[in-house]
Amino acid sequence: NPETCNALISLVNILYYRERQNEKSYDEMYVMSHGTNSNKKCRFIQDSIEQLGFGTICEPTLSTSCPIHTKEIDTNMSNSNFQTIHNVPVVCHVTSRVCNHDNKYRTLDGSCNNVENPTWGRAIIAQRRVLPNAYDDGFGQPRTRGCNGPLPSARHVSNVIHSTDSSTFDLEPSLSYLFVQFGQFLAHDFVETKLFTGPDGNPLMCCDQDKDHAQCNPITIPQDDKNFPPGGCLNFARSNSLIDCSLVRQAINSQTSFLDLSIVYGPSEEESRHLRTFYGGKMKTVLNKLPVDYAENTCSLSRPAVADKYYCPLSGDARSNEMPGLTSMHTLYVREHNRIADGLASVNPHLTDETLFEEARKINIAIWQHVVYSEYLPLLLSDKTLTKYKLKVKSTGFQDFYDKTLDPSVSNAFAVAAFRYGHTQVHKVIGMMDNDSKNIIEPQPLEKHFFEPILYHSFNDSGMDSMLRWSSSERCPLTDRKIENSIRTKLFLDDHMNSFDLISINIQRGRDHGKPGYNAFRQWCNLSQVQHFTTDIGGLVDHDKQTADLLQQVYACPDDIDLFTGFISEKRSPGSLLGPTGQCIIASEFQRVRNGDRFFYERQDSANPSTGFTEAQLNSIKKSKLAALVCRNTNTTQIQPDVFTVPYRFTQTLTRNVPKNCSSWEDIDFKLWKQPLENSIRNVITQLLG
Ligand code: HEM
Ligand SMILES: [Ca+2]
Repeated sequence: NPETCNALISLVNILYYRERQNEKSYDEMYVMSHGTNSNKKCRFIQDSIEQLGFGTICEPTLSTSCPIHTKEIDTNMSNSNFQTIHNVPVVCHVTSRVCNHDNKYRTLDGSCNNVENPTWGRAIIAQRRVLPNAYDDGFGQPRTRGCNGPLPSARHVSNVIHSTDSSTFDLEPSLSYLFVQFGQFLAHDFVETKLFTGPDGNPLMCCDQDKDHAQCNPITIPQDDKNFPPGGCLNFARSNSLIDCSLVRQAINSQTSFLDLSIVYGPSEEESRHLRTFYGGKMKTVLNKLPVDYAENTCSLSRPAVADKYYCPLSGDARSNEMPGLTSMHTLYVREHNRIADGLASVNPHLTDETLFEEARKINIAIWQHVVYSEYLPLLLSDKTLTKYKLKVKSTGFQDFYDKTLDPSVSNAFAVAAFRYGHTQVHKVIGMMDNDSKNIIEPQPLEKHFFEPILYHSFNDSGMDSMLRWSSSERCPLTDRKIENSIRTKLFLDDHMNSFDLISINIQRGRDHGKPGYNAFRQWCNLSQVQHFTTDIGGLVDHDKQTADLLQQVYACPDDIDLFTGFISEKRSPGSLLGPTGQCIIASEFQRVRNGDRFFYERQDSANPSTGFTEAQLNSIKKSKLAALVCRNTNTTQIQPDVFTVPYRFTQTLTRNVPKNCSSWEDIDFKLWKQPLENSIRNVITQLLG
């Protein structure tokens, strides 16, 4: 009876609403003193801070009963609600919402994934350290000291080790540019480190009016620089951070560490609300593209004619307009979500918006995780590494590595260095291709398209389809120490010809986070220590002679080598794009984010089976490839099965990876998700009675 059915649906909605209201009141993080020992702790903190010359943190009247501050942390964390040291909030202990562990679905902010440690992996917590910090003062001052005086300027390192002559720029033999675009999107799902801003929320101008700001750490331009004013200064604001119970500064991750498409759905209830239609479980779109960002100007649309016609697209991540290829990746996953929601609704017309949304989200995340582990990782890491870290996906059936003692929160070393490896694969151009493999436009310089969604909006709103096709058929730059000028000298080039160098930012960011150098991480990876700059035993055994000489030219001793520079300049290990240090940090992070994820798609959780899939559903999900996603969500008619390698015409092996007609891909079998109507009604009644 449709009337009864509708009445029940309304009641369920009310229940959901109540549940969410309850949760929300707990969804706060608190600055707290520590348990029974709070007095001692408080005195310790106060004394240490006074010794550091920062003034008093515990108010004198409260020093006998340490103050418990219960102010909510806002996403910028730069407000004045906290006890702060130079604007950095002191966050001793983070509490989470009260978790409902029977919940079938992940929370949006990632909390409650781990039953005993609900904050692990969630958004807005500190990035994890695998090694003690290497701050100059042991607490928070950037690493600037080397073994024999100051470390070299990050820009100097970038110039000597990472510059390239564009005319001889090498390409990967078969890796496609979609691998790079996907890699950036994947990186963002792990981590977002926001920067300190001025009181008005504007970026700090560390080479101008804000040069004395405590959160500035500008980069010195060497005297022989060919691109930036010699002896000048490159802007660099320190990362949004907190100060933990041991008084150590820790960078904050504003996304969830889980591979949960938090960049698509938004890393909080609040952000996700702006992205949903609340109808049919669907996400908002405009002409099948991302919806309009009314709130802030997250893109530039600098050309007046363009500004009238187009808009800045909105996603679950503030960085999605950084380049149109990235915006396209976001759109691909929003389209896939809506397609799944429609597919589910077609077999379950009685389901509410909320259930359709969560079920579609769950399937979308599962497909995403499957593509990451079955298509992306095997091209990045060698077979030996995949086996050592047990990272291989089974082609069918369950696999369970869950370990509740593992904290899946992203590590500093991965975020600030290792997974920035993708910067070496960034191209100097971006192009568009039609269905007959012909370029629609001449490939354009990348620097003209930072924060400009013109290509995305162009060609009758099919710009993204053409960009994805171009990316999957174009080879990407070689994974090595040399970086294209589009990001090494022309990053975010503006009309006044101001720009940045992403590589010196990477190096400076590592120092800003007090991350130890390359040698310390070699030790962590059980690799030999580098004691001299030759490539002989006891030296730079994983580098070639030319690179070792350049490293010696820049650094006073091997311990000074920055992690990014050290690992990206290693020789590749057989079967991998990276050398041993990069592989070690990246493999252990992918292992951790899988083994520490209670909702990982391959799992069968006997304690709570509804968090996973039935075997038939899982096998249907495992048939998905990224090629199929491109096919079913764009106007593409044919594409090669492995979209991360270019089609045969480049590799010249005519039998491999030949483009296939899009109709040959099997879709998810939605019938496997059909819920008997009686069951749904029984559930509602049980809930009402319960
Ligand atoms: C057009 C291409 C790309 C551009 C313009 C770009 C630009 C940037 C910028 C400006 C940052 C922030 C730097 C800072 O202030 O510390 C960043 C961070 C990062 N990038 Fe890229 N990137 C690109 C591609 C990639 C790729 C392909 C990967 C990996 C495969 C990657 C991985 C990362 C990671 C892990 C971070 C740290 C994120 C965070 O903690 O916020 N990027 N990138
Ligand atoms: Ca995430």
